[in-house]
Amino acid sequence: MNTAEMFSLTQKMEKSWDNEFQELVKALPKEDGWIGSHLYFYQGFWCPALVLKSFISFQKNFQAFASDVILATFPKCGTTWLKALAYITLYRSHFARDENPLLSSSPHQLVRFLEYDLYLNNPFPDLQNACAYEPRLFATHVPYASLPTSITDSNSKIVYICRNPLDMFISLWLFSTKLRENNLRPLSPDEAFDKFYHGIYAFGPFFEHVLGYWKASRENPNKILFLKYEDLMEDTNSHLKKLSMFLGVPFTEDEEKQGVVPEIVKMCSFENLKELEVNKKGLHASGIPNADFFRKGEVGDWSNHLTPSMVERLEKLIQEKLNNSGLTFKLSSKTSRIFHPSE
Ligand SMILES: Nc1ncnc2c1ncn2[C@@H]1O[C@H](COP(=O)(O)OS(=O)(=O)O)[C@@H](OP(=O)(O)O)[C@H]1O
Repeated sequence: MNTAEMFSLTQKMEKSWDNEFQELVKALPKEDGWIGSHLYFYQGFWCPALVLKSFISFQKNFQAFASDVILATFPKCGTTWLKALAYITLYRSHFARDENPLLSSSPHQLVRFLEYDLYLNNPFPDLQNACAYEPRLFATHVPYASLPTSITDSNSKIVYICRNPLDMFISLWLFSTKLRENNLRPLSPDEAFDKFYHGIYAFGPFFEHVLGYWKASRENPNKILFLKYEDLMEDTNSHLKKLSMFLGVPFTEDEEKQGVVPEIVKMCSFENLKELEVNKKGLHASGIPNADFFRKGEVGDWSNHLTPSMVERLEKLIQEKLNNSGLTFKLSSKTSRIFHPSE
């Protein structure tokens, strides 16, 4: 086949995929999104219209390498933080300590999202050049059950982070309020709560997402490292060491003596990243200002926003959803209050 024939075949295939996609979208349950465009219910989760097509391309076309590392997260649960920590830890041998890439690039530029970035306008992106070093490191918000089988069936590693749903809800609500399209009336706290309660938000429902990765990590702890924002906040040093071991790049005795661990922790801290020029300006590939990924970075901020009845309803929901799963969440750092579903 010559180049012109190849080009024409590719165009035909793209057109047929476009038509197929339009037919699929027509048949999907649809809800208003929190920021502007719609959410479509597909494969058991609410997928933002912006990334539905790119998610499907990622799911169909991504070929994992056994050495790949995938950072999988629920939105607003610590993605930006995990990207910074994993990137610096995994690749630290490639750059001098005073030439840290976080000084010149946002964590989202360094570790690129598959559905929100690489596959956004391209069903076959150049993945090799998307990562500066080996092994490849990518990020996704896609639920475990919808990951490409080449990820779940290969030896590639997954690091997952989640967060207590009360803080996650507040983070999502304030983030969406900031970015909500000007022509739409603001989403009231009650409306947002109602949508949240019913699992209608990007990649929701939260509990199905979290439990999917939780169960998979318990079945295969060497493949999936399951982290929680609150634990990381409480003791970042020891979790960073755990992460480094999981990634196969443990800190050496020399590195420990030289204070490399607390140095990385400080570099990736909320206070440090938020103040870096690179994170105060510029836009992410999805159009979101880099600065909007940094708000307060605390555990327990929900107590400044939620009414007692909202808290009561969410606590009951957690109890119902996490019952017998073995998964618990800390709701506050001040009182060390831990929510056990059996309480
Ligand atoms: N370095 C660091 N350390 C601790 N916390 C951090 C850090 N960077 C971002 N954040 C806080 O994480 C919340 C954003 O979550 P995500 O990064 O998962 O957002 S996103 O899914 O990528 O949109 C959001 O939480 P809230 O402050 O509660 O809204 C961010 O402020």
